[in-house]
Amino acid sequence: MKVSIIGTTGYGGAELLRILYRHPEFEIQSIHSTKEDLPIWKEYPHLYDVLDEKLQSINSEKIAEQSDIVFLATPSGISGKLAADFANKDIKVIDLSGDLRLPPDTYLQWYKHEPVNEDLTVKAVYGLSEWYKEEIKRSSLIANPGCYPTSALLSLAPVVKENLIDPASIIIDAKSGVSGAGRSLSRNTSFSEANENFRAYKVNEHQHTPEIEKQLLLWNKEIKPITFTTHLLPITRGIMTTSYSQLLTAYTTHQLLELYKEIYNGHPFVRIRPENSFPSVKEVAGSNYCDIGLHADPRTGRLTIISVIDNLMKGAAGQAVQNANIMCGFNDETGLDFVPMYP
Ligand SMILES: NC(=O)C1=CN([C@@H]2O[C@H](COP(=O)(O)OP(=O)(O)OC[C@H]3O[C@@H](n4cnc5c(N)ncnc54)[C@H](OP(=O)(O)O)[C@@H]3O)[C@@H](O)[C@H]2O)C=CC1
Ligand SMILES: CC(=O)N[C@@H](CCC(=O)OP(=O)(O)O)C(=O)O
Repeated sequence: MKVSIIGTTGYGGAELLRILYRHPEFEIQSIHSTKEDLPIWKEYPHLYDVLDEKLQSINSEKIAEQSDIVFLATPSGISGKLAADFANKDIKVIDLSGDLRLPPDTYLQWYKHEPVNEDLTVKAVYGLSEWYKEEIKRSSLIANPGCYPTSALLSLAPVVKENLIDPASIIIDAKSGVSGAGRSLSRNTSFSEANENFRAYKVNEHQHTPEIEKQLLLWNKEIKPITFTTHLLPITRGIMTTSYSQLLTAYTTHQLLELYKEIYNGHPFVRIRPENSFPSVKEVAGSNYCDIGLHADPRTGRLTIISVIDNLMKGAAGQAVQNANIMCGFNDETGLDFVPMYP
């Protein structure tokens, strides 16, 4: 099957190239950004002598004629317009941005951009692969989840769905590497500001808050607003989310781990760690894994869940390709069976 990427010069686009270059079922048909006629290796010299493709201008008619799938690895505000352009064309669309994940009024409130037409957000399936597989299979338009929501939702889903925690007690403390902010220059992500530093940002204002709450509420209508704090880690890749919640019954760590293992059985990208093993970001780097470790504290009755992903893989390009696999009837793992890079 033929695939195109728009936003190829960004970090999400580059990660899509890395995966799709070796994918046994997908062939890269064309790559696009606002730059034209430039060999991709000039933007990314690590691709020298690997990929000769040149960047092309964005012509949705032509892309839809030539490709079966288009990945939109473009900023929010741009992606939505591109998704609208492709809406009535014969091509599957997977959008990595936040533009299709929220209802228009919520989007405007948190993203402060003009929302897309509601028809599009209603049509788009939320691409949290492990939880919406049947819907993804039937869809031609995917709202790929945000990086933080992927990590938070995969780790909270079992206890929220099974109603095991106080629905008003969820606190999510999240940390991301700098590549999460994309390739554009900004003061907070510059070397001198980020290196050997650790800061909280967008406190109580992060645009992924309503995305997480929306999904938690779909799973359990009693869920109350969450506290969600994001931090910038002085590393390149990786997200760790630590969630705290109050258990409704005195479940043991062992009982909860058994539940998680049962729920994620058959989902190879979610690895539930054994008792007393807590994942670190490096243990999933370069892979599509989400690793989860948890502990129920008998002293406080609180549950601590630690979840890690690579923001560019399970948090973006990896999950996007997993969704493309599902849409095309391939095994989830096709072209994604990377072992993490360690150390
Ligand atoms: N980085 C991450 O970890 C994650 C990112 N995402 C989302 O994925 C998307 C891509 O992120 P990321 O790769 O980090 O971002 P980057 O800033 O690294 O890349 C953005 C890309 O969009 C292109 N672009 C910018 N403006 C336009 C335009 N007007 N028309 C067409 N293309 C344009 C840029 O290309 P050029 O300048 O050459 O035109 C570039 O290729 C974003 O929506 C982001 O929120 C989601 C999950 C995780
Ligand atoms: C480290 C860092 O800055 N990360 C970005 C992730 C943005 C993102 O993924 O954008 P969407 O809203 O389109 O999903 C942030 O926190 O805003």
